[in-house]
Amino acid sequence: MTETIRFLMCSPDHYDVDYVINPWMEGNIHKSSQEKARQQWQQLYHVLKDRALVDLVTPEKGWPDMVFTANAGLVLEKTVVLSRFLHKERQGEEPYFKQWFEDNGFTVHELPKDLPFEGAGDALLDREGRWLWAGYGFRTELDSHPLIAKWLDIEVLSLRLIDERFYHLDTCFCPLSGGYLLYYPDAFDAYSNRLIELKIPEEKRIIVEEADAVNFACNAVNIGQVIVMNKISDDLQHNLAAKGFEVVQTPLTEFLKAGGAAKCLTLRTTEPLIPDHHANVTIESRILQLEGHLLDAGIMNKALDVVVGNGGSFKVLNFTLGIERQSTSSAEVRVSAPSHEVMEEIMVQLIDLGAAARPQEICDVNTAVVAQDGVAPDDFYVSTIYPTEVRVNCEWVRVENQRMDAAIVVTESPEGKTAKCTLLRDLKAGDRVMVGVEGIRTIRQAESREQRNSTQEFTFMGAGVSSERRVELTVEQIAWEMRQIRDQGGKVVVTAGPVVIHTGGAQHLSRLIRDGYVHALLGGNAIAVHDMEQAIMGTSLGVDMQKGIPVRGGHRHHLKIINLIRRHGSIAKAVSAGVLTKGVMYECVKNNVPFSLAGSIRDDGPLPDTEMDLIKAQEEYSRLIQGADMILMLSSMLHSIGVGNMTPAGVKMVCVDINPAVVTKLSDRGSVESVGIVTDVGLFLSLLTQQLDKLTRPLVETV
Ligand SMILES: NC(=O)c1ccc[n+]([C@@H]2O[C@H](COP(=O)([O-])OP(=O)(O)OC[C@H]3O[C@@H](n4cnc5c(N)ncnc54)[C@H](O)[C@@H]3O)[C@@H](O)[C@H]2O)c1
Ligand SMILES: NC(=[NH2+])NCCC[C@H](N)C(=O)O
Repeated sequence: MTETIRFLMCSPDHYDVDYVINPWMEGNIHKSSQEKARQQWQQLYHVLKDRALVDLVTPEKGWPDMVFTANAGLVLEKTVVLSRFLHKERQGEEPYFKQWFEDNGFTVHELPKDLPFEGAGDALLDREGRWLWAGYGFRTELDSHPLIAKWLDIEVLSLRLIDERFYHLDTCFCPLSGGYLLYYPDAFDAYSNRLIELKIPEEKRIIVEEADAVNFACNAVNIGQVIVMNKISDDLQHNLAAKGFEVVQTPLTEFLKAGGAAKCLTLRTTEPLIPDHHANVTIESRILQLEGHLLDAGIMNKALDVVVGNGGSFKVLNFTLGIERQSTSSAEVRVSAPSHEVMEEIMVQLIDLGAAARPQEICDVNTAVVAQDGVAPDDFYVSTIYPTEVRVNCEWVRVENQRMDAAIVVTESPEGKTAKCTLLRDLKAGDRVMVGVEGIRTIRQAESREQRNSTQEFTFMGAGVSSERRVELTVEQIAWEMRQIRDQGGKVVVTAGPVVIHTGGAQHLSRLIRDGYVHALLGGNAIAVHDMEQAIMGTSLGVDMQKGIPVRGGHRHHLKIINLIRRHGSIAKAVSAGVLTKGVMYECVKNNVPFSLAGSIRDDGPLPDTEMDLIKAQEEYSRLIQGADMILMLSSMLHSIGVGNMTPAGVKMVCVDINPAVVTKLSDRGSVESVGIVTDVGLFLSLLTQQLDKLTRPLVETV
């Protein structure tokens, strides 16, 4: 018997499955046999008594899970952090365990009332005493870890549990002597698995398969080279034997019905401590502010989901609810994350939802100086489409040239402070670029309930389940807005692919240009080539547009057209020469609508107007979309995505494509202004011109 090792157990006098607080208890209410449970517990008790000292705490009536003493608290030398149970079903155990610890000379620390921590069920010491592994995700809150680190003066490594069957750390993780670790990796998120792999060398990691894990193989008691557990496979037994461990199996089926086994039924009260240990915890916390229609726009839900979904934890410190329909709410939330890396990931997503640190806490943004032209510092902040402000010298400064995927360059001079979205290639050595996520906020437009409802309608259509009538309704609305934009001197930009021409849309798009609804056209080589092929030869990609059948030798038509335009030097010159007399490109030239054709690797020719220098083409696109009120994206994934990347939030984007995935990708920008329509682009354009005709028709027709 090893005198120095002691365990605390609690006899199962009042044990039963009385309620359901974990998945194992489901369907097992009152299904465990009292008699069998007693026998199994006694057998475990004797196995342990042969190898260590076992103390007993008096079982209390009405607290059936008290038998699981692992959840009494976490002990290190003579200090205990008492459990704060998450579920009320177990909270009544706390005073009894507290009494026992005090009676036995332990110093007891108690966590705040609303900070759950379930003791040694969720906190396991490395068997060499080097650090504490602490679980969170189901029963224990991440925010309890820093307090535990402080009280026990030990390094805490936080692990996030993600499989509810393994709701306590000790159900899937068991540190063993000699630096070994028995564990079930799938119970943890990727970050935690990385942390485990960083700390435990591969030859010391003993991976448990699911079949053993669900038999609670990891819920084992380790005393020196002995491991006491419920029941395991021969493979795992051989594996453990090969590492020098003796496995003692003792049946615990009746306790499995409540979600526990050997380890849960014991609490080691003599935990070793290495002499020069120190509190160390990588958990970071920040206080953030959120404002807007937090409840009815679902922002609060989304924000809290972002925190938890990425492995963080939160506490809502303040919430002021906007009482009127149009008034906004505000909240202050403390966010915690197990590491700086996870915090940054959470912050980037929260910033997109409009969250910001309390201004009084930040005076300056974090910037780093660009060392090499065209290369940003490593952790530069990547901009989004949303209007953004950065804190420079205690003041919020609005970022100019808002677009996604850029760096933010900050300047301060006697003339004032500026912040500007700048593409990587435009960065100059010496520029000050925003790094990290401190002092950045995005301004999310406070959507009204009406706007949100209409977005949902569009999204519904975007999902490809829309009826014809629904498409018509959307087109009606788009026509109405185009009409308004035109009348108010606004700007509509169209991006279009060659499918517009193949589907018979050329005549309609030509009409829109002629009637002043389009103020810039963006596309590639193909739309122009096929439009002019149709205008001059009556075919699009060799298909007769009247009869819908391929024309003999038609596949050469587009090359003849490219050749013809090349001979004239440009599309405009071909128009002047009277060679091109109709179609989309003709209307652009005639109506002074600027167009930009961006080259691609697929291009034949290309046309003299096609810009094959991609950087120049991007600049041209970006110039043409400046000041746009609406962008109509018509069946070109390549050009539409390119344009989407440079467009800030606030510009209405209408994406029309036959493929729902393309529509979703383009219209799912998290902003109200995007509309996705899954339909044939030719049909869409035809409906759109019909609608515009209706809107311009005199109210009373003359007979
Ligand atoms: N001969 C040429 O020079 C030539 C020919 C073809 C393409 N290209 C170039 O290749 C690049 C990519 O071309 P792209 O924009 O055509 O291709 P893309 O794949 O980027 O986009 C085509 C889109 O049209 C959608 N679509 C197909 N049928 C549709 C319909 N009936 N209604 C609505 N949407 C429909 C598709 O789902 C797809 O998203 C462009 O730069 C283009 O100029 C050049
Ligand atoms: N350390 C443990 N895993 N204990 C098991 C506790 C089982 C108990 N029914 C609960 O859900 O709380």
